[in-house]
Amino acid sequence: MINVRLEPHTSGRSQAVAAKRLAAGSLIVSCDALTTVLLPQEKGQRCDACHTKSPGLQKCSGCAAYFYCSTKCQNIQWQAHHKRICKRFNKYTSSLGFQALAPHEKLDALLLSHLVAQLDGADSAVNDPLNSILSLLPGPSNLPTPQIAYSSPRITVSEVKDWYAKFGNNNFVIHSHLTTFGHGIFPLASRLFNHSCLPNAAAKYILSPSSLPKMEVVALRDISPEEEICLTYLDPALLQTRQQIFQLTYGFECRCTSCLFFEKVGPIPGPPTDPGQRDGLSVQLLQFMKDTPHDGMSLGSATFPSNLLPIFHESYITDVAEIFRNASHDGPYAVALSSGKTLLALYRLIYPPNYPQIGMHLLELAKTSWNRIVSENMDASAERVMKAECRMYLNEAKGILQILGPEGNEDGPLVEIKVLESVLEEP
Ligand SMILES: C[S@@+](CC[C@H](N)C(=O)[O-])C[C@H]1O[C@@H](n2cnc3c(N)ncnc32)[C@H](O)[C@@H]1O
Repeated sequence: MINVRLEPHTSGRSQAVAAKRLAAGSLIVSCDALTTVLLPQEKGQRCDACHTKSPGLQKCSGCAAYFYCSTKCQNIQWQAHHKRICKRFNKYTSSLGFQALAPHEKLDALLLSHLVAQLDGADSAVNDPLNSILSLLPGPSNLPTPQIAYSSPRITVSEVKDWYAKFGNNNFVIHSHLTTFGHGIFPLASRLFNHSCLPNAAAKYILSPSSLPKMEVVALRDISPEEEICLTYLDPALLQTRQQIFQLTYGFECRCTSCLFFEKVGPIPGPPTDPGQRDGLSVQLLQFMKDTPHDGMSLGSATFPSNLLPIFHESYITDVAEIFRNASHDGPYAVALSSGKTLLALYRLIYPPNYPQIGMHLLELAKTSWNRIVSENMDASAERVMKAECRMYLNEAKGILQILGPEGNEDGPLVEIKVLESVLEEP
C-alpha cells in the first residue's frame, strides 16, 4: 500500500492516514472481495460471480439457483464455495429456519454460508482469507449466528460464531451508480477505513466479466499527507438516527464536524405543516445559500440561522426528496425543479464537497430541466434561460461524477451526461 498507512486512533483501534498528498479523484487503494452475495431481486439479472448484468445467464444445473455469464465465472465460484453448497442449497433455503429469517438476515446467512464454504476450502498453509477475517474488529452486538447451508468437521461452531460477529461491523453494500445490488466482505477496506459523516473518500465497485468485483476507494477531494482517510458507513442524511445506529451497530460515537454541529444545536424542531410556511422555509434556505454558500464542512465554523434548523429534520428531507422524485419524470416540471433546488441546497449542507449523491442529483436536475424544455411550449428567451440552467447543472454533475470515475454497470451517469451534452449542442 503506497498511499495509506495504519496508525493508532484515539478510539477506533487504528486509522488509515494518507502516506502522501492524494489529489481529488485519485485511487487510494483497490480491495479484493473475499466473498459476496446478490440481493434476491438481482438473482438471474447479474452473474453470481462477477456481478455484471447480462441477458443470457446460464443456470447452475445442480441447484438452478446460481447464474453465470460464462463457464469461467462458474468455475471461479465452483472452486471458491459453490461445490460445497450446491447440493444442499435448495433444502437449506426452503428450511423453516431460513424462511423465518428477516430479509437482511437471509442475506447474512447466505454470505456466511459462502464464507464458511470458502474458508473450509482455503489452503491452511497460506490462509490469507482466514487471517484477514480474523484481523477485523467484531461488532458490539452478540446476535445469534444463523444456520448456514454448509458445515464441516474442520470448522467449529465457535469459529463460525466468531466470523459472524465481524459481519455487522465490517460488511459493505455493493452498488452501481448508488443503487445497491449486493453485500460483500472486503477485509482490507474494513481493516483500513473508519467512518466520517463528511468523508474525504468514497468506495466504488468495478465490475468486469470473469473477475470478482473489486472495491476501489477514491479521494473525493485533495487529501494532505498524514490526514485520516474515512468512508461513510451509512447515509449521512439520516441526521436524527445516525448516532444511534453507530452506537448499536458499530459501538462508537461519531465526532465528525457535522455530528459536533448537531450536538451543539440540540434537538431539531419539526418543519411547519402549513404548505405556505414550508414554501417560505425553502425560499429562506435558498436565499441563505446564495448569500453565504455553505457545505457540510463549513457547518461547524459558522453560526447557522436558528429559523432554518427545521430543514435538518429527516422528515423534511424525505418529503422534499419524494416531491422531487414524483414530479421529475412526468411533471409538473416546475414543481420538480423547485423541490430539486431545495434538495440540492440540503445535500450541499449535509454531504461533503464532491459527494457522489450531489453529482447524481445535479444530473437529475439537468434531465428535469431538459424535460421541461421539450415538454413545455416556451418562447425563445425562456428556452435560452432554461438551457443555460440545464448546462450549469450538467457541468457541475460532470465535475463531481468524474472525480468518482467509471464504476458499476457499463451504462450510467457519465454516459447520460455525454448524451445530454450532445442534445444540448443541437441548434
Ligand atoms: C470497519 S472497522 C474500521 C477499522 C478499525 N479502525 C480497525 O482498526 O480495524 C469499524 C470499527 O472501527 C471503529 N471506528 C470506525 N469509525 C470510527 C469513528 N469515527 N470513531 C471511533 N471509532 C470508529 C469502531 O470500533 C468500528 O466498529
